[in-house]
Amino acid sequence: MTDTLLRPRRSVLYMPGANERALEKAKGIDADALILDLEDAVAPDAKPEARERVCAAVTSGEYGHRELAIRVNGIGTEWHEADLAAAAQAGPDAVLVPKVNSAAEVLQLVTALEKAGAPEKTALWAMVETPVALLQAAEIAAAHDRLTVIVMGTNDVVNETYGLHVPGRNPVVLTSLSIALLAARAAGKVILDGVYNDVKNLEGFDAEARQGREMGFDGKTLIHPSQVEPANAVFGPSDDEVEHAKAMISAFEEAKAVGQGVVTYNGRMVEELHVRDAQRILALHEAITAR
Ligand SMILES: CC(C)(COP(=O)(O)OP(=O)(O)OC[C@H]1O[C@@H](n2cnc3c(N)ncnc32)[C@H](O)[C@@H]1OP(=O)(O)O)[C@@H](O)C(=O)NCCC(=O)NCCSC(=O)C[C@H](O)C(=O)O
Ligand SMILES: [Mg+2]
Repeated sequence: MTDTLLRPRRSVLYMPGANERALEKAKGIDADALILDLEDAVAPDAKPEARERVCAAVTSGEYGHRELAIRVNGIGTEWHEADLAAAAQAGPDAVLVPKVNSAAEVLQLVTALEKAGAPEKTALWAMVETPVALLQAAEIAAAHDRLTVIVMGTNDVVNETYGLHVPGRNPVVLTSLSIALLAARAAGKVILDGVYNDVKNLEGFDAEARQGREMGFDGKTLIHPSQVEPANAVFGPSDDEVEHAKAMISAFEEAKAVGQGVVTYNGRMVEELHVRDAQRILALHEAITAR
């Protein structure tokens, strides 16, 4: 597995690029990654100032282990080109582009990042959040190696499909999440679940985060500091999971040594593929511990 895939992204916190207090506060929040937003969370008049603010935040070097992404305004908006140029110069870990609608747009964005002088370490992250994008998710995810992370935008999915936000998420949202997840996995990319809007409802947040983990998401995008710790707990392997993975690998290795390709551990069948998943869990645990 590559370093990019293994980097912990259990908790990925958005913050409005115009909000100096939030940018300052984020230096002490235990999120794996921060998305400094220039899109939805920033009013049109505040965008130029927010752009300067987030670029200064990125170049400050004051965010420690946290992976930093700048979310620029989408292709075709009046701010997109200036955002992309400034972000490329600041050189965050990633530039996140909302509402990416085709593989051709991914290639266009990669070219634009190169032309703007983005350092090699700056990856492209793309939001899949429109019906047209979801229907081409596989092509988008596989379009270029510089695209490493797919980010779900479930507010836009609900908006564009005229659906409703309901506990457990409506079937169209679940279908969208499934399609994007399959596309990301087919292309070997990381995928992050969408945000949970009801900031005061931590029980609801926990249920939605667990649903995302069960589906296979690598982590969840967040909008409030109170969501960080629960996301880290849900998406990080627990001590029990780590012990279970180690014991399962040992049981399988013992069986293999005497020529068996399958064994039962704790009453359940274990084959090579289960061992690979256990190794992935241990590698994620090590990456979290090493931070
Ligand atoms: C949702 C909020 C507007 C709530 O704000 P507020 O009521 O002010 O929160 P609190 O008073 O509880 O804040 C407590 C302290 O925490 C700091 N804070 C709050 N949010 C953040 C944050 N995101 N990052 C860092 N710090 C944060 C406050 O400054 C307070 O600090 P202190 O002064 O020391 O007490 C607000 O949380 C918020 O703006 N959240 C982010 C909103 C956002 O970025 N939205 C855009 C991304 S979501 C999206 O677009 C999804 C996608 O595209 C889709 O389609 O789904
Ligand atoms: Mg959106």
